[in-house]
Amino acid sequence: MKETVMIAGLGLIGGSLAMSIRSRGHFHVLGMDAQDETCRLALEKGAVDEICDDFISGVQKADILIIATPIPMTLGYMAQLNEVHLEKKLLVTDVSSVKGKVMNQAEKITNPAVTFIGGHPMAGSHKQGIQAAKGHLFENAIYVLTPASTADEQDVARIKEVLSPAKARFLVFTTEEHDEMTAVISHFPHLIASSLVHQARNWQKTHPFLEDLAAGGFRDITRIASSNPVLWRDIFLQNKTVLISMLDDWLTEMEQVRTLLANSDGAATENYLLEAKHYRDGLPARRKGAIPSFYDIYVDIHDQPGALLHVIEHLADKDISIKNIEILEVREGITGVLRISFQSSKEQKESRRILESHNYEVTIEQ
Ligand SMILES: NC(=O)c1ccc[n+]([C@@H]2O[C@H](COP(=O)([O-])OP(=O)(O)OC[C@H]3O[C@@H](n4cnc5c(N)ncnc54)[C@H](O)[C@@H]3O)[C@@H](O)[C@H]2O)c1
Ligand SMILES: O=C(O)C(=O)C[C@]1(C(=O)O)C=C[C@@H](O)C=C1
Repeated sequence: MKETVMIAGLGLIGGSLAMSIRSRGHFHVLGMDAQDETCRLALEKGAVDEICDDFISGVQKADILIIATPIPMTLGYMAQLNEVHLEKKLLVTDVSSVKGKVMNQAEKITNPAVTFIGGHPMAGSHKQGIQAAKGHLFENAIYVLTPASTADEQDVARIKEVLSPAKARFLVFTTEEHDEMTAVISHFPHLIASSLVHQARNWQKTHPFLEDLAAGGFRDITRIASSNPVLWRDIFLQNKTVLISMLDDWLTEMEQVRTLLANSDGAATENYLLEAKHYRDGLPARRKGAIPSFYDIYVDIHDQPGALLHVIEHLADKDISIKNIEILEVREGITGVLRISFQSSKEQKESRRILESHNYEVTIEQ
């Protein structure tokens, strides 16, 4: 008989994990969610085999529990694990973006049947809910594990095995390491993105054409400001100590940049930008995670009916398989830039050659 994985919270993250685990077929996937409509959709999409009536009755049937709810609810469910009588061992993980309070709560679990290993799949979206869930969401992404003090190496190996259909790359960190690093590469950038949008909104009052000028750069850097505000409120509050300290450092740095500009110090300004460029260019661009990417080409197309279709036809004619295609929101209504992603560098280069032979302007980012 198959073992049972229970997933509490079937939104973007829980739904995506459910889809990938169920597709492997090794486990019976039991789900629950506070929203009846989400449960209905999870069954309809084939993300789960079955919906359970409530948290406790589901947990009593489960061998593995994945808690994928907003962080305050995750803490509440973890507390309930002490009140439930379990007849078999239960390996528990979560998906929370901040680990401090979660791991604190994990150390308060006294139920001898329960072992807890914190989890954080480092991929997501600015969209939310089961509607946005995809079985391949975590492919090639980093998946951080933070084992509680009672978890041993075998437990870590087992949770990796259960989560392996997600095709992520696992890294084990302490809670502190996790919360500091995610503050730097995820939480603080989000805060800055939202602040840039506020700044534009204020200027809009006196510059009504401003929103028409909001092109590539602004849209790229602020995409994440369109994310779920409730989720990000929780993340900011859960990681506030690290974020406040980073804000202090950032304000000091901005003071220094302000001085460079006030003094018209061209050399130091260029150096500031150059150092940032070097570090940014050196980031591992072929991996998903902080900077998601396959092998991409950028194609300039004119905003005419059929323009997109022609590009796809040229590639399909030569049997090139496209992994993803996206129209970047730049210069809307004039020309469009297509980002086309491929699985391999060979397909990337071959596609450039084919499209250039049809007079398209094609760029590969180095
Ligand atoms: N969105 C991301 O990019 C991302 C990435 C990695 C991790 N996370 C973490 O994943 C968790 C879930 O975020 P999400 O993006 O999937 O959000 P989501 O809103 O898409 O999904 C959350 C789901 O939890 C359900 N829910 C809420 N309260 C519940 C309760 N008491 N019992 C059962 N279900 C309940 C909601 O109905 C919803 O379906 C958060 O803890 C977040 O920190 C998010
Ligand atoms: O791609 C996005 O939209 C995300 O915001 C994903 C992202 C990130 O910052 O990288 C956001 C929060 C999660 O905890 C993990 C991943």
